[in-house]
Amino acid sequence: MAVAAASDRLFSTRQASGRLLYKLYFFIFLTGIISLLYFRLTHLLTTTHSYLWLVITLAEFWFGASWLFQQGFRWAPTFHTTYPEKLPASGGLPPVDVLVCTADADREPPALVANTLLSLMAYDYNANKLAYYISDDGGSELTFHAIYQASKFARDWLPFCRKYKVETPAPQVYFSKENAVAAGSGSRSFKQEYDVVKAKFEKMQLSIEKAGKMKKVPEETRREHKGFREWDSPVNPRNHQTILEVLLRGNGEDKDVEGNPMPLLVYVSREKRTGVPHHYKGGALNALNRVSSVMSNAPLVLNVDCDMHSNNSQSLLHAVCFFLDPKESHRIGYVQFPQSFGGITENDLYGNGVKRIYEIEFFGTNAHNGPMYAGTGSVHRRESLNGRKYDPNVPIKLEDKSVKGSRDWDVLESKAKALTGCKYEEGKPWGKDMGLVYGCAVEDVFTGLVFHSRGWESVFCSPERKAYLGLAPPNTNDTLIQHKRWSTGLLEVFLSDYCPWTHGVGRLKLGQILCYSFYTLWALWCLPMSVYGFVPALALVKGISLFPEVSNPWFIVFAFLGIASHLFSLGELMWAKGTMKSWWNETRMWMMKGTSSYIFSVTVIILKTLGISEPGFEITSKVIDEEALKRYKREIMEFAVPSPMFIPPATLSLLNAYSFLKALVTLVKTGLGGVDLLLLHLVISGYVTIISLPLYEAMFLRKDKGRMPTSITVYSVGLVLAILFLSSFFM
Ligand SMILES: O=c1ccn([C@@H]2O[C@H](COP(=O)(O)OP(=O)(O)O[C@H]3O[C@H](CO)[C@@H](O)[C@H](O)[C@H]3O)[C@@H](O)[C@H]2O)c(=O)[nH]1
Ligand SMILES: [Mn+2]
Repeated sequence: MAVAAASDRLFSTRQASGRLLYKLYFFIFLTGIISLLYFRLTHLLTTTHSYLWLVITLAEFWFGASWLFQQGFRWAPTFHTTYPEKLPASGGLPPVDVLVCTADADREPPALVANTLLSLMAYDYNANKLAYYISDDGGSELTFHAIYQASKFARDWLPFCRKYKVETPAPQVYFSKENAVAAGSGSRSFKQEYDVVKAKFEKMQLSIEKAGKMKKVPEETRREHKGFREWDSPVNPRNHQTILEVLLRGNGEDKDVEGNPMPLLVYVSREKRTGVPHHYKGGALNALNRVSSVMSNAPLVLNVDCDMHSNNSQSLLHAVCFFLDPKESHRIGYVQFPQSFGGITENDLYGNGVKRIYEIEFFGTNAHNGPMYAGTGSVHRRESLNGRKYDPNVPIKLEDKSVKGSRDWDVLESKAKALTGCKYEEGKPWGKDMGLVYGCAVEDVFTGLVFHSRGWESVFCSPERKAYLGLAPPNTNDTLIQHKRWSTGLLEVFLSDYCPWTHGVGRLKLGQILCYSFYTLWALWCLPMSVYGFVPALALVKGISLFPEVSNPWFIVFAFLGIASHLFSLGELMWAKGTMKSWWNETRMWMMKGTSSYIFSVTVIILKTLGISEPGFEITSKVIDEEALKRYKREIMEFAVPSPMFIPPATLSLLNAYSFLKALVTLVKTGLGGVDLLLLHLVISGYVTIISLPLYEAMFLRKDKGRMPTSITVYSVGLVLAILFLSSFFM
């Protein structure tokens, strides 16, 4: 093989500077952890409360282990830069099939789906090389209607975007009140066109909104497209025939208002039958994969969730740089863009901006075979998606085997329909050796791990202008439920045949194993977090010390680890342009997830192992009422629903407040002598108490609808009393 000249390269790679300093910090911190465990173990038998001591030691051991896993992200942050200007002209670019998923017209408003679709259709790319497939697991006429309306509006929207290089290419954002810049500037002809396109957009929005309110599509619209006839009799989302409609014919057959070709657009709602497993999103994507293989069969496949619109019309070009690179492209299975979110408040109340993952950690994965597959904003090579293993001896090029020539769309529709039957996959390798892998609530990370185990590399591509902006859960309950799904799914990955500790050895790099260990064992945080939340507080109530006194030299080790880890995580988030308060909020949510989502997910996994129940996919709601939105914008935590997820964190916060205040009162009465013995207990309980202030407010002070439901407060107070009572038997 000829060696590629540096000037031909389409991307370059560099590592972060200052790594020597980081390594120094690493060794000091590691020494700290080892010393702490040494202290714990050597004092285990001499302390009066050995079993409490042991429990705390195990918790600290797991904190230490998690820190070690995190080194996979921290050791060598690695950045890629792409050179799209060096790409061949648009005729030479590879075709791309874009797969979009939606599942529930109530939780995922049709207008949102239309907006996402339009933003993706506006890519700066040769329209003849693009094909769009949307999977609707809700089988909803309202969603179909919205997509139909979008296909009509696209005839104006796409040429407008192309002509004026529109960014953000999502019409809902571009025409929003907040985006006054767009309307205010530009030539007269621009303003004229802007007004025309905006009016058409508003008309489309109105028709989608109206249909949504009436729960019905007007008859005159229904007559415009044969697809609506599928809903002549009601469609049950869990039991229906395949619905598959070509809305825009590609291949230059449908044209926009300026006479340019439009990309192909196909609506698919795969067949569902009661009792036949459909494998949620993984099943939906595999069905789209097959449909696309007969209709366009592009060598690259981008998949995006319906709640994540494109924010950068250039992102496909960035992704293609990796697949066309003359030197390293043959190893790359997929390109992952970060998940970024719109509408996150300044201090990211629920930590859902996930900056730490996508602005810090994922760069670290670039050093060892690349990031996990995050389920949205990822461009896959069709071949790796379809199960091909990477073979270093057969470097493959991106081959264009796409469908060419004129097409009979009716024939293609029926051909594709045959591939979406609910029993089609029976006895076939789909879900195991082909496509997205089934059997786990995070089909994305699982599938990525399987690809990595097959030898493929991935790359994390993070252009300056964010590639996608999504919707994050805007309340406590949805956040905790989402994290329950994630941590459950991740633990399923760890317990699967692809466990990074067994199957991964020899197939994955060490750093990669560390990264996968950190994520897949996320749920186990619940153990050390609950121990640290409950044990020191209970011990404090009894005046039992489980930490070295201040006058003991070992105290320094604890103080150092506690302070350094907090300062480090704060510094990191500030580096990612977070605020001090966002760090504080993130820490609070971390504690709440640790004692809620993760406990629930461990329980779910135990139930699954015992064969009692199977975890599903709880879709996060993408709608918010006006009152709640106001509170969200003011960064007031939303509880509102009597969710069992709130009980453990509420209990924990109350217990710590009680023990902290009780200890303070005792200290005042008996003098400060006790501080020497109990300082670390006071610090821990005080810390939990202060970080829980919004919870106390929600339980006892607030009157609004978002407050903590009284039933949860009552349960939690009851639990605190019970725990205090029970603890007196073993402390
Ligand atoms: O039966 C289903 C369930 C969900 N979805 C779609 O899956 C996507 C993700 O669902 P969402 O409720 O938005 O979950 P999130 O927690 O926001 O999703 C994150 O976590 C998922 C794994 O749990 C990944 O698949 C996603 O890409 C990732 O963004 C949405 O487009 C849904 O329409 C389906 O198509 N079919
Ligand atoms: Mn989502």
